[in-house]
Amino acid sequence: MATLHTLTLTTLADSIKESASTLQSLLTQHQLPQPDFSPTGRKDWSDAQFVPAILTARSHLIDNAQTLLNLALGPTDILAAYAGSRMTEIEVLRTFNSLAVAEAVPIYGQISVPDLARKLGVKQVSAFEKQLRFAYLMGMFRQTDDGEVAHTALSAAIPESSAWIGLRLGKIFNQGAYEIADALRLGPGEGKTNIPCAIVDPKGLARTAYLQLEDEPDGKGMDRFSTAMKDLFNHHAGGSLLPFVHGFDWDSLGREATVVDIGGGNGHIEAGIADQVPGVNFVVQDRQSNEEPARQLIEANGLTGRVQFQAHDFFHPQPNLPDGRTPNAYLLIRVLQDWEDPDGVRIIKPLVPAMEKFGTKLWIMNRILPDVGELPNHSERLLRTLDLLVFTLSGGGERTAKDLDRMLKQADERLRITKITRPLNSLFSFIEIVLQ
Ligand SMILES: C[S@@+](CC[C@H](N)C(=O)[O-])C[C@H]1O[C@@H](n2cnc3c(N)ncnc32)[C@H](O)[C@@H]1O
Repeated sequence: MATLHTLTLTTLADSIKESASTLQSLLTQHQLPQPDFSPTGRKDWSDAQFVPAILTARSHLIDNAQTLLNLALGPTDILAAYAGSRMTEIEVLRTFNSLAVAEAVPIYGQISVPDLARKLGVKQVSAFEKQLRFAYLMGMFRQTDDGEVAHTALSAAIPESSAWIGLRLGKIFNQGAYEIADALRLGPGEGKTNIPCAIVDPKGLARTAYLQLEDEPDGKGMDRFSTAMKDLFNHHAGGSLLPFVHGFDWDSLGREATVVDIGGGNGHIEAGIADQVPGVNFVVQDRQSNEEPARQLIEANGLTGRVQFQAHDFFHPQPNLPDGRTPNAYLLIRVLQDWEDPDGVRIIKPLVPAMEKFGTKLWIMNRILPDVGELPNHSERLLRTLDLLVFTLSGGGERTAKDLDRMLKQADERLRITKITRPLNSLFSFIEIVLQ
């Protein structure tokens, strides 16, 4: 029988000490701030994205610290946390995000609990205070010496992730979770009704979570979704859009190039990178429900001359682009994971005519499932979290590079992946495809 090798507590502690020392001295050497819990402390590691040694030491530190923690806790306490305190942590975060507590606490000062409750319109003050006490235990907000509420690094970071927290912890994204076991038992091949979220579609129409979002009573479900996609991008790209700018060879497109972002949502990526890729114009294509949010975002960023929205269903042939432009590159950013292969093929096929006629490039940005041991445990967990979530929401899932290649070939035998890169602190891979 194969034995399971467990490192001793002190071996793990020694590794942790070693990675922590390396990390600390590398940060000093590169004149980067040390991590700390103050509200204005480091939020992410985007400032270290071009120093691989820092990111590697940090990964070792996280994975070994987690292993040590698991040993110290033991299975009973770990399970007690999954079915106990961790659920409460999620509930407190969801509640505080809905109440916008982080926005109401001054970043440099403090506020009394009754004043905070008043500001938030909270009438059950003692119940609210109990939630706060739990949040303090999470390192989210802190109680000052005189009993008031102040920010920590964790609570101060909430507003920048608020849209994603709201969506991910909200009803539409969670109701399917109760149906995963049934969906797995049902198996594939029984239509869309075997998708966890579709099983519980309140209208009984077996729609994916994305389509259910369009039903939100205030009509802003898709807008919230696109804003949440921006937060999620930051989570998975190490805190900035830089990996995206460096991920593709924008210069190769030439001057005044036109890039068509298919399924581009409200154009938040263009709003974030337009300054860094001068000379590139964008057409953002997505469902009609994204038109108004996109218009507002493009205008607010002063990009009306460079970014245009075009309502388009990506299962249909590509329409003529505005102003008779020809596409230099098609982008598919976080789109294909939502669809099973036959649908993915239907998305890619309409791109082939322009690739044939104009030499249009196809650039895909997606999470790619790694081989065993390719990523640190904590990164692979984050990546596979999305893989499983996508199955619950739409029946899709992430692919390995091989899976993607196979699907591309199903769309057209001549499609060939020429390059796949993944920046060190990014969960996204950047994939360039040509038609041979
Ligand atoms: C996971 S989101 C990714 C959005 C954006 N590319 C990003 O990375 O933030 C998938 C996008 O596909 C769009 N979409 C879904 N079905 C579509 C369809 N039939 N035609 C066009 N866009 C569609 C959704 O509206 C959504 O904006």
